[in-house]
Amino acid sequence: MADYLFILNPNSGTSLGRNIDAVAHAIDAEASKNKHSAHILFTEARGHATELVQENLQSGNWKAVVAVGGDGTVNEIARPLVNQPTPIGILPLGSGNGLGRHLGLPLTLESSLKRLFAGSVSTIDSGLLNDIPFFCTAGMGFDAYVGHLFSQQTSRGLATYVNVSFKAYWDYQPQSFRVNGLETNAFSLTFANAGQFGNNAWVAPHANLQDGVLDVCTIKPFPKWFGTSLAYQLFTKQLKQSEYIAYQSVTEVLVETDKAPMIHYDGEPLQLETNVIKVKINPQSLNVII
Ligand SMILES: Nc1ncnc2c1ncn2[C@@H]1O[C@H](COP(=O)(O)OP(=O)(O)OP(=O)(O)O)[C@@H](O)[C@H]1O
Repeated sequence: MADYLFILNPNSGTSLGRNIDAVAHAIDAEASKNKHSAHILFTEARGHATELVQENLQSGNWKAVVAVGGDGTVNEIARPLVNQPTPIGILPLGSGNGLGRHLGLPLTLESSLKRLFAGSVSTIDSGLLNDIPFFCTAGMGFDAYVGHLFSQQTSRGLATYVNVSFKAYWDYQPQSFRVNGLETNAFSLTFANAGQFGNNAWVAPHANLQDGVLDVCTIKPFPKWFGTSLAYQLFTKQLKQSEYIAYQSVTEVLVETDKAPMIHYDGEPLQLETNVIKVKINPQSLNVII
């Protein structure tokens, strides 16, 4: 009986899909080197990873369920593991890998496998946007818009992200939100459990996965010509110094919008059907191997 369950998303990142046999072989080899065995399953569509966890969680005494892919895959696999003893392991082989990067996990297959079998279990917070769990970041505004455009592309990876973000930037207009009743005009509104969106875009460099709070990051409207400076601050962990950012630590926040907004959870876009959004922390709710 295998003792690690691996779930691989062939659609994650730029090369996973082309190399699934080699990846599966490397997983098996590293598991047996560590006197473990691996059961490897492959996702077939959006949402399938959650079903695979639900179908297999009780049938094995798994040491971990391991997400092989990006933040979207981590999200789908982590959902059924919330408030359960079984930890999630992460081989961050997606495009942005925000949670894996925040946790300091290696980003190559070989190194992340070694780290997995040598790692220890830590318990982190997760977030809830209405009833949608998230583990890295969720948000509205520009990041949700980019997530939506990214999901429509035929290619993934950093280059596609940069391309999509750059094109989206020029015609995007800030939106108005009521945050805990306060009228707020914002370029984006992010709820950060971890500190970055992925690709080292550090929206909340101070965010801590174990502090029992979410950081609400409001990027205020700014002149278009200032975008390059803001991007530089984002990627160098210096956004906190900007006059265009405001942070608030919360356990819960209520956001209202004029019409139901597009949101993202861990980079996955979703058009909501309500304009009332309650975001809250679920403290110490997910075991993770780091
Ligand atoms: N077999 C599949 N075919 C198509 N899409 C899939 C399949 N399995 C999962 N998906 C979807 O692929 C999407 C992308 O997955 P994921 O987020 O892991 O990769 P990524 O976007 O490249 O990485 P990141 O989120 O870190 O930027 C998710 O929406 C997921 O539900």
